[in-house]
Amino acid sequence: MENAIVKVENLSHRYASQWAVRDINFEIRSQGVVGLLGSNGAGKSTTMNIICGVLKQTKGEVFINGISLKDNPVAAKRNIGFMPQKLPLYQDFTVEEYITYCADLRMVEKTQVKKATKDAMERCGVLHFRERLLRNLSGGYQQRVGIAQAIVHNPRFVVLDEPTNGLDPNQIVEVRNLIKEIAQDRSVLLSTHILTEVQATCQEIKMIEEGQMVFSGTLEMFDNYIEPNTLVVSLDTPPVQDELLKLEGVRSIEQLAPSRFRIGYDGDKKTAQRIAETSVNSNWGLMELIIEKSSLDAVFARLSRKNTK
Ligand SMILES: Nc1ncnc2c1ncn2[C@@H]1O[C@H](COP(=O)(O)OP(=O)(O)OP(=O)(O)O)[C@@H](O)[C@H]1O
Repeated sequence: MENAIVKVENLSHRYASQWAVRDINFEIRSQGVVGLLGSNGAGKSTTMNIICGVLKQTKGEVFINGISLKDNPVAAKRNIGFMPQKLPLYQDFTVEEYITYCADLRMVEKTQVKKATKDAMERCGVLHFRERLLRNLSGGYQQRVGIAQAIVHNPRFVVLDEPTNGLDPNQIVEVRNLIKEIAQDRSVLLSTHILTEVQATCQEIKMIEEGQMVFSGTLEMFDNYIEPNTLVVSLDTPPVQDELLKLEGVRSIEQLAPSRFRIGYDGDKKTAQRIAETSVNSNWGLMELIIEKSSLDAVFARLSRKNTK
């Protein structure tokens, strides 16, 4: 992949007697949001912890911006920002004190700390709360501070672990917009269980099950993972159902309304075309033909089972 900021090669990790991650390979491009999906215990946190340099892998290599995390962890970590699921916020710090402290931890040059802190607070919309104690911020603003600490050293790659957990619907929209905004000039890896979150924010998806990669591709590819095999037609003057069933490739008919039908078919595009053509040629008054897609939940369920079969 051109412009890959993260390269993971043959990554495996074993806790005591159990392998949590087995031979994972992937790359992440240098811009946009990538969703990391998987069931509970699939190996997401293990993978993220290794990529962030918090956990040392049993086997394999991770390169951040071309730098080996194993051989050169300090240099590699300069390119990484991390917001863990449980924010390590010191509740008695003000927002500014906390972000300044994080800038120091991230080895921002002394002369640049003030500017970096202000920029991160501004970007994450917490500058007006700079003097407020963290304990007095709402959940949504605490998440913003969590994102600000992850970008204060201007890393090229940011990992966010379930960033909208516990937020109300308005806060969720705001934090998702912030994530998209910060991903305009860097890459963000987002771990989440919420599929609508993936739909709203991610361009790409990686899915792990039982420690192995079961899907890697665009949101559109994920969406189309299960071939459609039902379509809905509205016919102004429908024929008797047997006529529809006689069409080649048609397997079932379900009447949804007097002139609306769900047709189960063999998944072949030609069958859908044939239904449209026959409807027109036979004067059935075709008003609508929609090929039904599987929901993201159905795709997730199919991929989750893939590894356990
Ligand atoms: N410190 C540990 N010691 C032993 N086993 C562990 C440890 N941490 C995780 N595991 C096991 O490794 C596997 C992968 O766990 P991991 O936490 O990476 O999954 P996950 O996809 O992040 O799950 P969740 O969504 O529930 O956080 C699981 O079987 C888990 O029980």
